Amino acid sequence: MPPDPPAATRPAPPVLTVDDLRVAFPGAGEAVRCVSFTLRPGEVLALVGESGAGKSLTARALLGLTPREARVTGTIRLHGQPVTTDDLGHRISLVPQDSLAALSPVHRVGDQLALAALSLDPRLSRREARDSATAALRSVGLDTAQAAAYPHALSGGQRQRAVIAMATLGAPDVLVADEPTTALDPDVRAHILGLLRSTGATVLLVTHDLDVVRGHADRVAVMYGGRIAETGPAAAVLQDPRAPYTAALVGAVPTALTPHRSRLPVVPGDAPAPGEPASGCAFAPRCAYAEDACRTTVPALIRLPGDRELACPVRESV
Ligand SMILES: Nc1ncnc2c1ncn2[C@@H]1O[C@H](COP(=O)(O)OP(=O)(O)OP(=O)(O)O)[C@@H](O)[C@H]1O
Repeated sequence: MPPDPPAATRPAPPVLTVDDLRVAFPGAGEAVRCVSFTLRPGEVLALVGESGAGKSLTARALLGLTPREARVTGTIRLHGQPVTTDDLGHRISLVPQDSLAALSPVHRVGDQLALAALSLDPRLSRREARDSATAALRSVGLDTAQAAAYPHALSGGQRQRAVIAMATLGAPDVLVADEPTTALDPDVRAHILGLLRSTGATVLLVTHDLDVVRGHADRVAVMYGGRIAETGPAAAVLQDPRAPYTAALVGAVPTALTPHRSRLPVVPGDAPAPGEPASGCAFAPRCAYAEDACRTTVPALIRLPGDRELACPVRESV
């Protein structure tokens, strides 16, 4: 056994560890299958993949917010300890997608945050709850006039800042942000994502937008058919994708170098439904690299140099 690295070079222990997470629906099979990943202190991990890949269900499982009929199994640990129902919404907090739906239309923004602070810590006095709300709003650049406004009087970007402030109340260990900026204009989007990052929080960021991954994530986990196909540093994975599905995803997005009117590559076939295929790699039916074994054996996620992981034996040694 090689000796342990010196403490200074040893990576910090993960904040969140997800091990063999599965989400199944009666009669439909598993929509999330054997998903394992870690979140390191202060990092933004982007979960990407096409519609139906299982991103939102994975994120919602961390918050105990999967649909009632879903059967969720696996282990979720915070700082090495299994999460309890008390942790959900407190130590793991949601940044919602739709700020208008997340905020009550009949209460002032500052009042809503003060109430949220009180519900997180009922020992707070009203004044302390209000101070905590004001500080959280100020940290995202909202002033007292905006705190005194009703949600409809704020812009979409200001409202999204308010829900980020709300999610950071009580200094949670992990923020789960499920497509937090899809409803916003592109310039506001970049600002809000920068703000999310500037909170210094450890973030699981669900997105289907590779520009968001490129600009705002430290690491990326690519999902396909409910499983993780590939993980690694965001820049390395986008520049040199190893999983055939990641390569298809990256190739399907135009860049500044894509010639005008050129046709982008399209992957033939459809994404699998939950539980499909019954055996083998879910991407095999659409994969140009698929070999016989790919159709019968589910590929394990293997660690590669450069802090990467890959679930594709065919491309492991490329
Ligand atoms: N209540 C449910 N009953 C049955 N199947 C469901 C249910 N909720 C989600 N699913 C299925 O689980 C799969 C994964 O859904 P999920 O919402 O996690 O996908 P996603 O990757 O987040 O996609 P999108 O980007 O479109 O939100 C989908 O095929 C979806 O149809």
